[in-house]
Formats: sequence, structure tokens, C-alpha cells
Amino acid sequence: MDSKDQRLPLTVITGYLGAGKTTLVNHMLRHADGRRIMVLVNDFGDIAVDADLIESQEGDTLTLANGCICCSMGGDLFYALSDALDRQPRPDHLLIEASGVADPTRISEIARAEPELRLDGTIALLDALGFPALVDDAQIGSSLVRQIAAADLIVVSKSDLQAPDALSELKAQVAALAPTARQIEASFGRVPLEVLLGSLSPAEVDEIPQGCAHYGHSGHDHANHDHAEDHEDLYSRWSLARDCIFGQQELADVLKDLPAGLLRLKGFVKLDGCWALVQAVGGRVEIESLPRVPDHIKHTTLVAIGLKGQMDTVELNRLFSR
Ligand SMILES: Nc1nc2c(ncn2[C@@H]2O[C@H](COP(=O)(O)OP(=O)(O)OP(=O)(O)O)[C@@H](O)[C@H]2O)c(=O)[nH]1
Repeated sequence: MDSKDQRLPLTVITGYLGAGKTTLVNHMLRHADGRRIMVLVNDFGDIAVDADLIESQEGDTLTLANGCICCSMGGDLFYALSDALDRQPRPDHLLIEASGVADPTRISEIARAEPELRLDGTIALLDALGFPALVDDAQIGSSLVRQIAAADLIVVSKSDLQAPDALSELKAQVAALAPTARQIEASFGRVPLEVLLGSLSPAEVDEIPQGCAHYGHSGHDHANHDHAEDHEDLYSRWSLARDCIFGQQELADVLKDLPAGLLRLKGFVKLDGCWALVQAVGGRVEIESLPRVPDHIKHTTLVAIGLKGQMDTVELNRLFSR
């Protein structure tokens, strides 16, 4: 990079619902090593939960909630970018964590139109466990292919959950779909920041053990992709924000019965005396006890996303009714 280049470097982080984007962003923030990284996060769910999961300094997270930036929020994205650019002092790097259904090409096009930004690259998270089934899905597959095709670096997340043979097969499949992107396996977003933010040369990256990747523009044309179908038509969203308290076992039982067709569920559940962060991706559920939640969360707050007509929202209401 030209050291006189005063533009704000921007990295777009994409990846399907629950692929591990926030986990990677938090890893980057924890290892920022004095760099001030600002995060612009776009939640597709009805209630913005992601901003509360991002471990940034106060004021260094901007949220674009309740919709997908790539479909309908171009204007809002411009305002948010201006906000980031107007900060004094200006941050060292801007990350956009796109919603899980977003087309990153569209976001980079909008960002490229801003002369004070320099697109540093696009990172796609690919869920090693979920990808094989999702990419074959007639309605979802094209979104995943579009996300990885736009990437300079593909982070194969959840590699801890996948067998080595299956991982090799997956990486070969991904290489065929995105031949110019480098791939790196990761567990809980543990990738060196220098790799993610592109300050290493390709030669230096090649010296990093275990598939760590080149990062920078791969030379493919970001501008020529058609825009995705309107995600508002494809997905349905469900949310709950109510003063209800669950017992620990009761919550575990409810989460065992989540309806088929649910692609993603996340949020904060009030328990007797403490809180739980609940995350479900496909059929996999995690419950993490939290001593406290952000001040503005006063009661149980959950969002879910599924394909339209496939996620039983009546059943979700029944399960979480208290
Ligand atoms: N085992 C394992 N779990 C992971 C890994 N990365 C993320 N997860 C878990 O996967 C779930 C989703 O992770 P997030 O980082 O929130 O995913 P996301 O892409 O930001 O999700 P959305 O913003 O809702 O699309 C969480 O329960 C994480 O703890 C990983 O490498 N290994």
C-alpha cells in the first residue's frame, strides 16, 4: 500500500448465516494491537443482536439493522460510511460485517463509489460443517457461491468440527468454485490479523504454516456480478422481545425442539438470576451463560431466520411462549 494513501481501508466480511463472521471480527478486535478498528454491522434479523455481540470499544460499532444492506439499504450504508469517515480521529481500518444473506459485490460497489475509502479486500467465512448441504440447496446455494466467488480470502471456519478428509474435499470443491481466492482453515476465527488485513505480501503469506492465505485483490471483476434476488422475498424473520424468564433445563428442552427450516437463531434469554446467549446454526445449538448483558437489553430478545414457507413461526411462538 502507498504510505501516503490517506484513504480509510475497508474490509468487507461476508459469509452465510452463522458462518462465523462475528467470531472472526471479535478475534480481530482482540488482536488489533493498538490499531483502531471500526465495525459496521448489518443484521438481517428483525432486532439487531450482532452489535451487542461485537467486542469493540464504545462508539466504534455502527449498526444497520432490520434488512440487508445489499438489497435495500444503499442510502443507509452511505450515511454510515460518512459517519465512519467523519470520526475524529479517523479509525485505522473499517470492517463491514455484512448480513449472512448479503451479496458482498454490491457492498463493495457502494463502498468503491466513496473516494475516501480504499477497498482492502473481501473475506468470506465458509462454515465447514454447513456448507456442503447449503451449497446444494436450490434456493440458498447461489448466495453461497456468490459470496465465495467475490472473496479474496476464504476462511474455512469451524474446521474443529469437521474431519480432515472432509475438509480436504470441501477445500477442493471451494477451489473449483472460487479458483483465484486463497483459503485458510480456522477455528473460532483464529487467523493472524496481518493476513486478514492484507499487510503481508503473498510471499510472506506463503510462509505461514497451515494454509494461511494470501490476502489482497485476486484480480477478478467485482463489478460484473448480477445483483442477487431480493432477500426479503426469500427469507422470513421471527423475533421475540418479551419479559419472560426460562429455567436452564427448560431452555435446553425448548432448543432441542427448534422447528425444521430454521437456519439461524440468536439472542439473549433471561434465566433465573443470570442470562444466556443462545446461538443456533442449522441443527447445532450453543448456550453460553452470561453474568450480564448490555444495559439496553431488558428482557429475553431473540431473532430467527429461515426460508419463507419453511420456518414454522407459529411453532416458534408456541415454544417460547411463557
Ligand atoms: N466450533 C466452532 N464454532 C464456531 C466457530 N466459529 C463460530 N462458531 C460458532 O458458530 C455460531 C455462529 O457464529 P457467529 O460468529 O455469530 O456467526 P455469524 O456469521 O456472525 O452469524 P450471523 O451474523 O447471524 O450470520 C456461534 O455459536 C459461534 O460460537 C468455529 O470455528 N468453531
